[in-house]
Amino acid sequence: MKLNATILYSCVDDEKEEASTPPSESSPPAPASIVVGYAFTSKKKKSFLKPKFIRFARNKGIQFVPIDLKRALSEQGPFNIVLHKLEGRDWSQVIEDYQRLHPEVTVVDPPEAIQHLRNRQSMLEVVADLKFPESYGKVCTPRQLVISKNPTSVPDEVVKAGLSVPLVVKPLVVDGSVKSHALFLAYDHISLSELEAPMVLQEFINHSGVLFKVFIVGESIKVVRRFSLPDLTETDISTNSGVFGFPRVSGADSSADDVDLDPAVAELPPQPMLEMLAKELHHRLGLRLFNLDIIRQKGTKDLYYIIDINYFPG
Ligand SMILES: Nc1ncnc2c1ncn2[C@@H]1O[C@H](COP(=O)(O)OP(=O)(O)OP(=O)(O)O)[C@@H](O)[C@H]1O
Ligand SMILES: O=P(O)(O)O[C@H]1[C@H](OP(=O)(O)O)[C@@H](OP(=O)(O)O)[C@@H](O)[C@@H](O)[C@@H]1OP(=O)(O)O
Ligand SMILES: [Mg+2]
Ligand SMILES: [Mg+2]
Repeated sequence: MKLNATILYSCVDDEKEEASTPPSESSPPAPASIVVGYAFTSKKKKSFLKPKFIRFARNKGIQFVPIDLKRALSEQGPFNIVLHKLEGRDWSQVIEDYQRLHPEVTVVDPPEAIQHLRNRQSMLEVVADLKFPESYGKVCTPRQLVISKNPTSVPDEVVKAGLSVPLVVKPLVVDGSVKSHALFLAYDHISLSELEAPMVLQEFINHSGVLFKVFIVGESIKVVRRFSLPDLTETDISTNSGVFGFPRVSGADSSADDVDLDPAVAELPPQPMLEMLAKELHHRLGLRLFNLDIIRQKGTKDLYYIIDINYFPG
């Protein structure tokens, strides 16, 4: 089954509505031509299955049915599509067994492919291998070093890897937990020993404080602007020391789409480049629902970095 741009739907006004609308799963079932069984964390259920979206889908003949995790999946349904965002090996096994038994059901997406994005090293490796014409703009990933064990030797490893501060420090594993989104900025090598491995140390790229979120559904694309970390000046770098945790930035509440920005900063990455990225990564990752976080290096017109890839984002 082909996923298309119909799903690239906006729920901008849902917060208000959510408070006054009863959960739609308790509404009487409507005749549906497509039944989507879903298994989400409670966080995902809240952010994705908003009443307005459920109504929108129902009007298109699409019904969302919760999967009961306590019962065998094969005894539930029948489903046309299974949509899932849950952690753990047991769940992956359930999905793989189900797909084997029910090849007629579209499972979005295969656990093995999702696993690729649960590690900040493997998620960017696939980008590093991409080759396409530079006329589209140059796309790279920031240089980064993986620290897998506890890190007394980090300062040496950083020097050996040719990395220099400031560095963005990110937990290696991305498992949906708050901890996996706890990021730090490190202004000196020595303080890096205080942080908890496994982690990646990534070069900081000045990008004028704006990030492009490229949402990919199959081969459809939607790109939005979000505020991001501000540029670091030479003075910041020479006067600061230590490591600083920074709060979640570039979330859904940080839209920079309707803001008066310098046009050179606001300009979206070229559409042919995004189309090529979406197509290539969709195939290489074997995933249909993901997003790329892309920044453009400050002062350049076409030097882009992919800094993060998220499975089944908001
Ligand atoms: N290499 C970098 N250079 C400059 N800024 C960066 C870099 N990496 C991350 N950032 C900033 O930190 C923010 C969070 O980084 P990242 O997207 O990797 O974290 P995350 O926890 O995976 O976030 P998400 O909520 O998108 O999953 C980015 O939105 C950007 O503002
Ligand atoms: O909850 P939101 O709608 O903010 O979605 C966020 C999503 O959380 P959810 O999948 O649990 O909902 C996050 O997933 P985990 O890494 O934590 O698994 C990650 O993909 C963020 O980039 C998404 O934020 P976005 O930047 O796309 O808005
Ligand atoms: Mg991100
Ligand atoms: Mg992420």
